[in-house]
Amino acid sequence: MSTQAGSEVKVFLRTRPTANFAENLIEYVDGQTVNVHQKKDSRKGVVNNQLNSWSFRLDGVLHDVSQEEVYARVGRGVVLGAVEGYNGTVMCFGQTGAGKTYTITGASGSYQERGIIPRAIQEVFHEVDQRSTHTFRVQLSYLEIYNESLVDLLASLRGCPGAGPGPGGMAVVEEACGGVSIRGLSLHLVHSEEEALNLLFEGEMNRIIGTHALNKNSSRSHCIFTVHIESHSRTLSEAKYVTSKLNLVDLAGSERLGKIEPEGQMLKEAMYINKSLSFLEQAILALADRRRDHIPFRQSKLTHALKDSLGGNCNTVLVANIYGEAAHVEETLSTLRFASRMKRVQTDPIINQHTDPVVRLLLLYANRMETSYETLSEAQVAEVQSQVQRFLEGSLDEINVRTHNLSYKEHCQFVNVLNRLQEQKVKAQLCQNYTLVEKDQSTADSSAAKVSLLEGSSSASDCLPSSSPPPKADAFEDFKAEQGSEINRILKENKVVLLECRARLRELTEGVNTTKREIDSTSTTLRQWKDRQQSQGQFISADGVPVLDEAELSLVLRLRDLKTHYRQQYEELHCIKAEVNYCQHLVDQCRTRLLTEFESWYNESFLLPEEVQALLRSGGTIRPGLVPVDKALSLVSYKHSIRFPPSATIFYSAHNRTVKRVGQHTHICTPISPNIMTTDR
Ligand SMILES: Nc1ncnc2c1ncn2[C@@H]1O[C@H](COP(=O)(O)OP(=O)(O)OP(=O)(O)O)[C@@H](O)[C@H]1O
Repeated sequence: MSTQAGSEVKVFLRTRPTANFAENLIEYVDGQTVNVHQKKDSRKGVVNNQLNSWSFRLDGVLHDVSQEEVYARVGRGVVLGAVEGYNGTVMCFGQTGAGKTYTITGASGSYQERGIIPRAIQEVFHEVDQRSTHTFRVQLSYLEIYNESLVDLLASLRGCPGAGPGPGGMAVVEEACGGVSIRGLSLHLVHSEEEALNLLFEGEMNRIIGTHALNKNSSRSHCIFTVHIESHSRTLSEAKYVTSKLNLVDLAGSERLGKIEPEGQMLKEAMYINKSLSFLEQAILALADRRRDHIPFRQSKLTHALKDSLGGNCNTVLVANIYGEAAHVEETLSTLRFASRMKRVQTDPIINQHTDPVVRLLLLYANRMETSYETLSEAQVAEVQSQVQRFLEGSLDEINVRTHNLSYKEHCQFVNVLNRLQEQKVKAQLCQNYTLVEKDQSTADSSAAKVSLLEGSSSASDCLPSSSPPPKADAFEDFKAEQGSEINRILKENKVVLLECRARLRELTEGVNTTKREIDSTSTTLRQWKDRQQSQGQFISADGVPVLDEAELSLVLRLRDLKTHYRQQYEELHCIKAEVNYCQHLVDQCRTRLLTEFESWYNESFLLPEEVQALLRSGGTIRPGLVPVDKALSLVSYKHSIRFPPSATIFYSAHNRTVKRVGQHTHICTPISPNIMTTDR
């Protein structure tokens, strides 16, 4: 099993550009050292003009650098490692508005300013194309953790309409190998960079953002975009294959409550954010202390979900984002303290290598037949595959591929394979309860990869309540009748208005069609009348002017009225269509809000550890949450002056498709002819 030399988590500092950078307080020494000076607090009775100073040593300082350079220094190594089979994590941490989302995702809609995720996607598919000796399977998932609720940002793309995360809802579950996975989170198989970008933009549209004093598009949640990579050798007899998980994490911004005094929903969100970040700090402190053997991962959804991504078997890189103005020096200090703790965490990545039981079985079978794997006939391969398939489906109790007279060594191998398949069978049965968006089931092993055999043990966590929560369907009915009654009432009202609008749209469409038919028939009659007149000769007045007869005149006037009426009706139709779209949008927003609120309420009422519940109690009763503001509305102004490289077309076409699909009235960007290449690939 290959390993990369164990080392510490890599930590970089990145600054948000500002004209008021506090040069006298923040000092970059040699590209790796940051000195921070802070005035002593006069309220604490200390002389005001004295300074406290701290020095932090990091792996790099990214001040005034392009997105491309950030990716090259922070992301590329981790991404290439993931293609090789090493787990990787890139995580952005810092105060609200410091540039975490800009770093990890980039400025939506701008190719030049795209962040680490789109660049990582591009790199992965570039590598897949280059490595012709292997076949790759790339899957994506996009998880949001909002107020201690797990949200699938790609749920709108689930394969089967109406399929939810299953009766148990979404949960972090521990895997037999020590890793974690998210039960109920949809996994999407992608075959190209563009398909992957489509999913990224789709997820971005669904993120919960709010307006904050320091950031008008502030992420109010933690988001984890994961690229799952599996690679098999094209050599048929090679039973070994590798898998890896690349987590790209945008943490919600830490903030001092006293500074901006949020209230209502904002306060509740801030409390959840700060609490989960403080649990993250506790986990990091424990990880950095080599004498500790218990790491409190299960204290929050965030730490639990990141259990296998914060060091250990993972190449981990942290970007500490700061907003280097004097007013934020305290936040800068606390970000740097977090960063230097994180830097002490050990990593010990290994290539995640597995053995494909089907190939193993085929090798054994070939041995028994005294032939080689490569010379097995199609019928022989099909026989083994069919047995495995039926065994996994449960219609065959035993696998028997001519395994009589096995040597002791072969017998051990056979038992191993059977155990592995039995494990898969159990997992596959569990999987049936959950949605797994799998279009391609060609690799039997990966079909069941997301559900832990230790599922039972996760509920035995010492932090989780012991009594089992009520079924979600029942709880949802209760919620709609009580805490969620107001938003449910609004949803119902909006639905009624939507239905009325749709009825008016139908009526008007019929009216427009009737008028159009009348126009056509009147035009025909008028044309026929004119033809007849022409054949009979036109009647001319005494002054020599052609005279219309009364019937013809009435037809002309009728046609004019009909056309005026048609125009009016058409305009009205246009308005009512916009109205229907708007109402539909509101209904969708209400529905999302009802569900988000329900998830928060359900978690708070039944799933949260008692200590967290106690903390939230002071935050007051449940209030309707923020309607997810569509990030498309905040899409940046596009830089039409820039000319793009060909790869930008993929980026823009994925972006535009998502925006159009969601039906936003937003500025859609169009790539300009790719004449001049930038330095980006
Ligand atoms: N390096 C940078 N270059 C240009 N603009 C930046 C940079 N960093 C941040 N910004 C801008 O600053 C604003 C805030 O950045 P961003 O939304 O990424 O912050 P954040 O840390 O994710 O905040 P929050 O925690 O509130 O979500 C955005 O308008 C972003 O475009």
